[in-house]
Amino acid sequence: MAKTRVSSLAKEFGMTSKELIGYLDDMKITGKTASSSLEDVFVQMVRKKLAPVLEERAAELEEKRRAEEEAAAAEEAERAREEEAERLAAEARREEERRQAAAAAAAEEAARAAAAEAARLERERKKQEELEAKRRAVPASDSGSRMRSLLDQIAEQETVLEERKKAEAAKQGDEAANGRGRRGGRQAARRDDNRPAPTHPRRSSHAPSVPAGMDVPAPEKASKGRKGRKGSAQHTEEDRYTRMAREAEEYSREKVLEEARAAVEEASRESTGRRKKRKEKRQREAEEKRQEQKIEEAKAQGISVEELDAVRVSEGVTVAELAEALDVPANDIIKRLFLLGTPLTMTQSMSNELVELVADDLGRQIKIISHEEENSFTFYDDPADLKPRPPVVTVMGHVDHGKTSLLDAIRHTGIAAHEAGGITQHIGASQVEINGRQITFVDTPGHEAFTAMRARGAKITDVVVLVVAADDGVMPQTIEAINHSKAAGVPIVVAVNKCDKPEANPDRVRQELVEHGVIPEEWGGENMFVNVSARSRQGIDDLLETILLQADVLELKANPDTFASGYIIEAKLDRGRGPVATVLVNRGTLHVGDALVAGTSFGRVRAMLDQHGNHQDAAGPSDAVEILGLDSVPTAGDEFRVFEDDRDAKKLADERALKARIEEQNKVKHVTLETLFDEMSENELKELNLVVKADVQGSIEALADSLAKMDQSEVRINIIHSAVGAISETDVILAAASNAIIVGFGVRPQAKARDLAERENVQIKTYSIIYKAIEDIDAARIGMLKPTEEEIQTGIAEVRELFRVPKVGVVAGCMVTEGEIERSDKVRVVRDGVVVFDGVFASMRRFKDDVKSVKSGYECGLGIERFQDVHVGDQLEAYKIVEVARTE
Ligand SMILES: Nc1nc2c(ncn2[C@@H]2O[C@H](COP(=O)(O)OP(=O)(O)OP(=O)(O)O)[C@@H](O)[C@H]2O)c(=O)[nH]1
Repeated sequence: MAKTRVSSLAKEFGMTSKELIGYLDDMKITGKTASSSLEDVFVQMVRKKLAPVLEERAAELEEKRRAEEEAAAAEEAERAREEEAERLAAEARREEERRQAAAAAAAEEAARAAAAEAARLERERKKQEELEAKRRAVPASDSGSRMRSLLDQIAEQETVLEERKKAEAAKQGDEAANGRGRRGGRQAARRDDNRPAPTHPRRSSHAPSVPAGMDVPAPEKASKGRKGRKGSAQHTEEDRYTRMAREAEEYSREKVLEEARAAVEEASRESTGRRKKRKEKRQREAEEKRQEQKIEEAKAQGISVEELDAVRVSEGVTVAELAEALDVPANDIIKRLFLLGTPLTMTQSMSNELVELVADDLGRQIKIISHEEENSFTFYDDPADLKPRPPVVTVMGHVDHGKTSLLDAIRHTGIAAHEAGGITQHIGASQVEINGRQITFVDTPGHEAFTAMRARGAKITDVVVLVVAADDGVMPQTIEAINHSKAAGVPIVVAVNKCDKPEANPDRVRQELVEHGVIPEEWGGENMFVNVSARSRQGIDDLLETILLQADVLELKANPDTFASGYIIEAKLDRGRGPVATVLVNRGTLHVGDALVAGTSFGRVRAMLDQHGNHQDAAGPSDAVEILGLDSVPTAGDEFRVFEDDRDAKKLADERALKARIEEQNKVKHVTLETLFDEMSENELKELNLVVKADVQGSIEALADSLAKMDQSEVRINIIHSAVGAISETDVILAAASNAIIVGFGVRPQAKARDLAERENVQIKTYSIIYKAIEDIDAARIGMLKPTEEEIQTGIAEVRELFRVPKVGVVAGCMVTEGEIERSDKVRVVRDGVVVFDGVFASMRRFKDDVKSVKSGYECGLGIERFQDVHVGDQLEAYKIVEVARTE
């Protein structure tokens, strides 16, 4: 019986021996190992028993094998795919390389063409430029023409390109006609159409040469479809050259355009740059000119440029005004004032010192303009209009060295020829003639007047004659005079006086003066010296000639053919003539009838007189004349100016008067605030404020002196304002504002002022003698004012005509303008605000009948006792004296 080994059977079943032994164990065939043999019966039994297991196992195995096969197949497929992809990629790479090489070649060719084109253009441009340069004579027009030429170039290039384009289009057209297909032709045409929109050559080269099978662009697809491979390749080649040509053209066109644009830009930048530079230059020059003008201006004003730049404020500026001028908050200034120990409110005015301190504190330059400076004018004359003018001379020197005597001697010499015996009036200046030339002397009787005028900014003196007595030598006032002259920049001519005296030592005077910087010409200095004697009139002519010599050096000039301007040398209120002023003309010509303004005074020149009292019609540069016709008395040193239109003159005078009034009021406020403090601390101290107006300055001084001597322990007496002139509205406003009484000496209130005083309840007390005023004030002060006499005005008559009645004298034909005048009334003759006469009526008539009274609106004839000098225009004020009881 045949036997089969376990291991062989296991192998047959596709299982391990151990596995089979397990199955054998299950079939109770035990004791078997892998090398044991099995009888056939057992083998068959096993075969039978294990058949399902073996079948299952076989299926599994089959499945596995199939899966493995499939995996292998898939793997193989994948590998094949990869290989294919790799192949394709390599192919694509190769194609890309080919494409890039072609593009590079195209670009290279385009660049070469562009460079050639650019070179040609450059040559042309240079040629053009040369031509242009030749054409241009003036380089200033350069930028414009260069731009034009560049634009011309562009236009020319455009034409060239256009022509080429046309040629290419024609070529394309031919190609189309040669059977290349309408579509290609259309495309070429379309490309032509699109040409103006520039395309960068590199960007445009990517499409056409991609091989078949790839993402092929339309044109090639189309051609490929029609012509086959060979045709297609040929077409691609042709396309490439066309494209290259087009690209080159576009490139060069782009480049030309770019270059042209850049050139245009450059040109315009250049021209803008030039323009900018020119503008800068102009600005620089203008600035330099401004600076020069400033320096000139500063020189003319005798100040530094910094001062000229400084913020300008008026004297007596208020805190608020200063804040505004400096453009800082007012609180800032108040704070600083507080720190300075002088607290002030917004509306209070500040002293010059405080203004300077505050400005300095704020790090600001400030210039305080004095009232006089504010009232000055500036003029400009064309040098062509200037004509020589006589010199204006001021005589200065120590007291008693002979100034007055010298001026007298000079006047005598100067007028001797044609004015012998003429009465010389004192008008503050005198003109003399020597060798047919004029010299004007300003009779300032001391340094004060000279310096006061200078302080006002009045530049009136061309030459100073320094009088030094040969027997006395240099004295303190001599040195003062030297300093003043030097400060004013006025040359000094030295008159060594009293040379007639035996003890005279002119050389010693020279030596002494050298020590003070006044060096004789003969010693190498700049000052001319003349030995004179005012007493013996020796050397006077020599002195005058020397003055003229000095004047020649100065080359004094002025424009005589314009409206006059100059300075007030002296002014007074003249009984009978009203305000009288001596003016020194320094520019233009003054005529009778001219409307002028001096300070706050305004008027038309009614009459013009020279120093001999002769009427003049005109006064030119360096002439000094007395003028009548002003409405008030100006101040010596005031600048005057003639206006073409008297309305302008009036307006300016009014503005100034208003400003002065406001300043005066501000001052009063200031004072009042201070006194308020005093009153509080000094136990109700009472004040008496006075506004004093007088016909002469002397009266004001006399009153002030007398008041100062008064016991003021109970009532403090303040003269808050004093001036020469009639009582004006301004005075009343001032008095009302400061609760003051107006005291007038020899002056009367103007009609408007009287009305205003009545409305404002301001008392106006007028006196003709000072002691009466003192008496009244003194009595009021100690409360001893007795029932007093008071004046009541009854009426006013205006003189219209004058009649000379034999034996009776002058009778004034009048019109009563106010109230009712009685024959028994007292009468005051008032001329230009000044009381000319005070007395009683001698007669009162209406149409030959004597009458007792005349009412307002009626004419009458009035005679005044012991007064014949009535003028047409005078006012006759009628009044009564009544006794009035004191009310307190
Ligand atoms: N011997 C002599 N005496 C003279 C001469 N000039 C002036 N005097 C006298 O000197 C004195 C003063 O002369 P003034 O002309 O008044 O001198 P002043 O400088 O004007 O004097 P003040 O106005 O006071 O400053 C007078 O007594 C003159 O007579 C002169 O040339 N010779």
